[in-house]
Order: sequence, then structure tokens, then C-alpha cells
Amino acid sequence: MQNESPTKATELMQKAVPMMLKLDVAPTPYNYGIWYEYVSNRNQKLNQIMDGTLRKLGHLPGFLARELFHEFLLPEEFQQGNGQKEKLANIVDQAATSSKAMGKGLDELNLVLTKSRKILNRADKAEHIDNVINYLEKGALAATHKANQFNQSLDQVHSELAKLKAELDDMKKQNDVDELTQLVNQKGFERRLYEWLPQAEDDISIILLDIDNLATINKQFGKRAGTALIRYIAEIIKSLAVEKSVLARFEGGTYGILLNEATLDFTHRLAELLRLQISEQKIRYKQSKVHMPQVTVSIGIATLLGQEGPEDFLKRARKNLLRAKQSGKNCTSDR
Ligand SMILES: Nc1nc2c(ncn2[C@@H]2O[C@H](COP(=O)(O)OP(=O)(O)OP(=O)(O)O)[C@@H](O)[C@H]2O)c(=O)[nH]1
Repeated sequence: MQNESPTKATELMQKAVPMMLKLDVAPTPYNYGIWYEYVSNRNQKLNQIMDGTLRKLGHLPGFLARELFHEFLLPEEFQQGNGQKEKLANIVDQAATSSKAMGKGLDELNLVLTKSRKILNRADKAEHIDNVINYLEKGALAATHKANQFNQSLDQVHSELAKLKAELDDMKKQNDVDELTQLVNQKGFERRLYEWLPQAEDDISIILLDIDNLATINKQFGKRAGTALIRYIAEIIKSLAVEKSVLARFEGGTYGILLNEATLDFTHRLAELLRLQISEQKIRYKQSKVHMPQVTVSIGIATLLGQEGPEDFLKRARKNLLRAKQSGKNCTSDR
């Protein structure tokens, strides 16, 4: 569920509640959540499934509502079960209770209106009209009271959702960080790649960089030295400070750099700059006077082609990295 403005949320609720009442849908948190999403019309797949089921069965079974809620409304982080899920379910529960009350209020108001119409049809004295006016006034007042309560509860739901969203954003950030280097991890890199691609207007490029012979370095100088080297290369990558980029470490000595507004030519030059900078480093062993042998990296680059999807794009960069390794290492390959 997105963080709507109160006006928009009220609008959606006012659409969802009558539909739920018409189809006699139980106001459970799951139902409330998916019907709210349904009327927002922003999730085509969910709407298709719901339309298809309603066509076939005439109603939406409870178990399906629960499954749809989990599949379409709970982001991955909520599903990891760290209290967020319950918090969200409570919020939905709270909103469902107030939407039920609002639904009842609307029903009562409808009843008042129907009765008033009947009385008016038969009214032939001024005092009848007076009675209808009083009756309508009372009905409208009661409905306004319920609507106010409903709006208050919506405000509360919104502030709680905003809190939850901030918690979730923090969690996402923490989940995306590689502890060793403080760069983004592979999952974070891929997440950005999936976010960037659909709205890509300019050239998007990937640099995949891998330390050459890390296994040998580990063997010769120890794993701690190898790990220190992984951190050191990460610092060199950070020092590039390229705008609109995502700097990541995947695993071992492999790094990924995602660049926005970067042509193949620019990316190639940047990759070569990095490669040369790394190969020129004189790295001392355990802060002694002994230097490690020259440390080199191999690089594969790729620039997004037309309608290419994120997986194929990344696969192409990996292929080019492999080609660089197979061409004798310490070089950059873009095909
Ligand atoms: N020191 C250290 N080594 C790691 C870490 N993670 C993975 N490795 C090691 O990195 C090595 C990577 O080995 P390979 O993938 O064979 O690559 P390589 O030896 O660098 O050889 P090429 O990539 O072909 O140049 C493996 O020996 C892993 O055990 C880490 O966090 N620290």
C-alpha cells in the first residue's frame, strides 16, 4: 500500500467500502487491504486476478484474499517477519474497524433518506415537512459524526504508515550494505539496477571489476592480507566519486559500478583509469617495508542496449569480465 495523501486515501476508501458492502465482503484486514489496492487501479496483475475470480465465483474466498495481500501488498522486508508485518496488520485492522463503522454510518444515512422520501410523498401538512427536516438533520448529524471519526482514524493510520515506511527504508538501507567495505552489496546493486532501468532515458552502464589472482594472494600473504586488499580496492573505487553511480562489492574481490548518463566511451575511459590506478599502487605488506607484487584487476563493461532487461544487461557485463580474464587479465573488455 502506498503512502497516500489523506484526501486521496479517503477517496479510495469511499470507493472501496461501498464495493465491499455490495459484495458482502467481510471487513477483515486482508480484504480491506486488497480492495483498497483494487480501487486504486495501480496493480494490474492484482486487478486481473480479482476480476477473474469475481467473474468465475461471484466472490473472493477468504484464503485468496490473504494470499493476494501477502503477494501484492507486503514488500519483501515485511515478509522477513521482524515485527513489521504485525505492525502493518494492526494498522490495517484499525482502518478496517473504522471503515466498517463508516459503512454502517452510510447505511443508516441511506435508511434515513429512504424513509424521508416516503414520508415526503405522503406529506400534506406543514408539520409533516417540519418532522422530515428534523429527522434529516439528525441523520445527517450522525453521519457527519461518523465521517469525522473515520477521518481522524485515517489520519492516525497515515501517521503510523509513515513511521513504518521510514523504518522500512532504514531497514532496506541496512540490508543493502556490504559490511566489509561499506559499499552497497550485490542485492542492493541489483535492486538499483531494477529501479533505474524502466525509467532510463540516458545511457546506463555497468563496470564489473575483479581482483586478479586473489586466491594466490591469500595463499602467499594470508587471508587477512587478502581481505585488507578487498577493503583497499573499495576505497580506491569510492575515491572516484562519480556522480549518479552505485558502488558495490558482490562477493570476494568482485565489485560492480552502476553508472547513469555514462556512454560506452566514458565508461571505458573510467574503467581504464581505475585499472591503471590500481596497478600502479605500491601496497605494503602488514605495514612493513615489504611490497606485495603488483595487484591488478580485470574489468568487464557493458552499456544498456535498447529494450535489454536487467538480467541480460548484467549477464553481458559478466561475459565481458570473463573475456578480460581469458585475455590474460589486467585489461578491460567491452565485448
Ligand atoms: N581474503 C579474502 N578472500 C576471499 C574473500 N571472499 C572470497 N575470497 C577468496 O577469493 C578467492 C577468489 O578466487 P577465484 O574466484 O578463483 O579468483 P582468483 O584467484 O582471484 O582468480 P581470477 O579471478 O581468475 O584472477 C577465493 O579463494 C575465495 O576464497 C574475503 O572476504 N577475503
